[in-house]
This record gives sequence, structure tokens and C-alpha cells, in this order.
Amino acid sequence: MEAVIRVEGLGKTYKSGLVALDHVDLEVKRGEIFALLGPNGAGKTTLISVVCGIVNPTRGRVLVDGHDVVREYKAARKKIGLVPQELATDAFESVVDTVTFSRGLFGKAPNPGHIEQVLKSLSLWDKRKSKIIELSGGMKRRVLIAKALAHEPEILFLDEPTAGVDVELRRDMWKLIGRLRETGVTIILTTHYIEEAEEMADRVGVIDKGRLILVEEKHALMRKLGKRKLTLTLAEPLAAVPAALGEWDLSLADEGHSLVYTFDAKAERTGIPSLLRKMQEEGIAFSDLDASKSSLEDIFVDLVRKDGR
Ligand SMILES: Nc1ncnc2c1ncn2[C@@H]1O[C@H](COP(=O)(O)OP(=O)(O)OP(=O)(O)O)[C@@H](O)[C@H]1O
Repeated sequence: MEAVIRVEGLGKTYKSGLVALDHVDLEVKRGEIFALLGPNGAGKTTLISVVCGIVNPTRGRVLVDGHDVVREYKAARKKIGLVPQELATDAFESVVDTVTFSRGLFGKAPNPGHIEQVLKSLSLWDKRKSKIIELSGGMKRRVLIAKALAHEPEILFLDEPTAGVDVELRRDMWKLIGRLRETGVTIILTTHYIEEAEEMADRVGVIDKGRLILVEEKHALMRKLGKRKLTLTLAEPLAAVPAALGEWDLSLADEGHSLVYTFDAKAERTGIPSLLRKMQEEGIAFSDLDASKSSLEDIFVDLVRKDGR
């Protein structure tokens, strides 16, 4: 698929000397949902801000649909809708005026039909005449999305779209993002909820300390790095993993009441039958067992921990 965003050798050093981005290369494909994951302070917002032309890069360049974000700022920015973390808008304006104004900022001709459709899709139509200040936090979040969609962008950036929203609104937003993708919009989101990336993303990028440490198709990532776990509830608790079971990757949990065996999700031979045989030989009985797969969250935590070493 064709790249709609090209990030080449991007670096950002803030005046304080802090290196927020360190040689980032990335291509985002047209029509995909790309999730950018990373711990606090990793550089996610800085990267989005450079791509959106809000922060100037120190090195490298960004092309948005072929337009350089610095030299051809207007043309590049017109393609992009940005949903920031915080609402910076006139609290005393009405919803419909705020959203209509956002469209005008990009030099687009008025289109009340489009604004109506955006407001309806975000369940804001009934509130269109309300002042922003009168809305709940979740509704303000919807207004941010409506503003970003007002000028019919081809690329939508969502910075922490569901931070602090309730479960219902989160599900609604996921549905909305899914519908936008169906219309061909490219979506880039940052999130701390790995579940969100697991639910929606086609590809995942992990950023840590300003470096993009991994970009991978989500399912491939989960296949490649996923681990499976077998948890055995022991009949009698153990103080330590017995030496006789040293050849398996075992740990104790639940104050010695559970034995956890971690193994490669893609391995042909799991090692479970031999482990169970050995346990029987050693007289270690279990009363229950449970198998699980690692989530994207486990994989992410593991990656960032390894990067820190
Ligand atoms: N204007 C600025 N001046 C100086 N340093 C900054 C500025 N903006 C961000 N930083 C620093 O750059 C680093 C990256 O910040 P950034 O906001 O991009 O991270 P993030 O991944 O979005 O974090 P979070 O998940 O907490 O939102 C941090 O160390 C931050 O303190």
C-alpha cells in the first residue's frame, strides 16, 4: 500500500537540550490504523506535533501526501485532522459554531450538511446549540473530534482519544474510528490503553526515549513475541521452584500456591506433557490448571523493559 506519511531521519531536540526524537523513520500507509505506543515522555506527542507542523524538527523531514510539513505547511496541514489531548476552544461558543469555525480555518467553503453529519455521527446534534462550557467532559471530547473532522481530512491524528472517558464512550469512539476507516481515512492514534491498540490497530509502533524501537503488523507482532502461560494451582504450596523442574521456564505465584509455566506461543512442542510427568514423579500434585496467551500489553511492557536495560 502507498505511504501517505513519510517520516525520514526525524530528530527533535528541545531548547532545554532534551532529545525528544532521535532519528525516527516511519511510513504510514493510506487507509490504515496505526497505533503509536510508548510510556510517558517517550516522544509520542512530539512526533505527532512535528507531523502536524506544530513543532519544527531539528533534523530530518516529514512528507504528508507528498507535501513537506515545513516548506508546504498549508497544503500538508489541510490533509490532517488533529484531535489533541486537551480542549483549547472558546468555552462560550456553541458546539455548531465552534465546529463550523474549525472548517473555515482550512479555507474550505461552508458545508452545513457535512457539519450536521459529523455532529450526528458523534451524537452531538441535540447539543449543537449548547455552549462548550455546559457540556460534560465526554461531550467535550466528542467536540474535539468533530472539530478535527470539520474540514474532511484524509488523515486523522488522535492523541490519547479515550483517556479518562467512560467505557461506553470508549466503545462509541472505537466504532466511530472503525467507520472513518471504512471511508478511507488514515488514522494514527497514541494510547496508553494497549487494549485499544489490540482492538483497532492494523500496525503498531513502539516508541521509547525518542526512538522508534519497533514497527510491526499487529497480528505478526502478537504471533512473534506472544507467550503462552500455563498456571497450575498446587495442592500444597511450594517455597521455591524444585531443582528437578529446572529445565522448564517456571515461576511461583500466589505465595507459592501456583506454579506458572511460560512457553513460546509458536513452538511446536510445548513441553507440557513432560513437565506434568516430571511433576508426578516428584509428587507435586495440582488441583486446577489454566492456560492463557499474552496480551499486547504484556508484549509491550516486555519490550520497553528490555529497551531500558
Ligand atoms: N516544549 C517542550 N520543551 C521542552 N521539553 C519538552 C517540550 N515538550 C515535550 N518535552 C519533553 O520531551 C519528551 C517527550 O515528550 P512528549 O510529550 O512527546 O511525550 P509523550 O510520549 O507524548 O508522553 P505522554 O504519554 O506523557 O503524553 C519529554 O521528556 C518531555 O518532557
